Amino acid sequence: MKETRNSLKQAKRVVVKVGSRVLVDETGKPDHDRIFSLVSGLAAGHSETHEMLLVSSGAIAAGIEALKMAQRPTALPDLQMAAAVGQTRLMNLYSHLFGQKHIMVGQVLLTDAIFRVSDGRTNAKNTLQNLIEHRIIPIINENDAVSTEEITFGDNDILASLVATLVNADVLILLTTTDGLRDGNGDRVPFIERVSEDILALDRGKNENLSTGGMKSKLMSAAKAAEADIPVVIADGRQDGIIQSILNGDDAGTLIVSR
Ligand SMILES: Nc1ncnc2c1ncn2[C@@H]1O[C@H](COP(=O)(O)OP(=O)(O)O)[C@@H](O)[C@H]1O
Ligand SMILES: N[C@@H](CCC(=O)OP(=O)(O)O)C(=O)O
Repeated sequence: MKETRNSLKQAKRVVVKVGSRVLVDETGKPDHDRIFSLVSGLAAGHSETHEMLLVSSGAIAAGIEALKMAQRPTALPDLQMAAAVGQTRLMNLYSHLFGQKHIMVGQVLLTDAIFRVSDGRTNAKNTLQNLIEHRIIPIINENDAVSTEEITFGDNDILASLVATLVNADVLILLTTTDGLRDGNGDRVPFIERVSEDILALDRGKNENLSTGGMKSKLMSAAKAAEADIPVVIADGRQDGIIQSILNGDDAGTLIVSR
């Protein structure tokens, strides 16, 4: 494990995915301090000549708050309305915070359909590559306002592994609300060599309604990335300095590799 942790220091291209609950506080309001802390981590990586890409959830959560909805709606048109409103708000915030650090960002909204056709994949890859070459940080989300797959079936964890594979990332970091996968005793699992059935069975589901997928979708995402030889770290997005800690090779979160 130590060897792979150390190899993360050399990672050039880094995809960071941030879950909804990392981005909002307990009342569902976008947590500006935490988002600032994440932006600082990404900006630091960027200035250390890593190529940083961000897959950010949180559009629906931000829209729910902006529209003063009492809870997450269940009807698809309402989820799409929340996503349309929330995505704009999130991007305004990101653009402002990265702008303070003199970094430009570019929004890339993807759908499952894009990944299913080779032209779609090529177009998305070229756009991401061009943004990276111009030192613009891509901020990626599913295009929830027009896509039904994620809201009803899928998840941004899977989108993150598709993006990581598309751009040949050197590492995928999944930032969530726990410091990695926990075993049956509640202890952190520091290292996984294969996402086996026994590992998947550790998933206890999700306990609230802002997020989708829970730990299982992160493990599935990691298994997908592992097929492309991309190591994955599941870690606590609420911990200041977590991105640097992972890129320093520290023993943080759960590291998943393929063998
Ligand atoms: N074995 C496990 N170890 C850690 N977390 C788990 C486990 N099983 C289920 N979970 C739940 O998964 C949640 C993370 O998934 P989710 O809420 O979908 O995150 P995100 O919004 O970051 O995508 C944790 O907060 C935890 O409640
Ligand atoms: N595209 C959705 C993300 C939904 C989702 O996968 O959320 P999460 O499980 O918190 O990563 C949004 O921006 O609200």
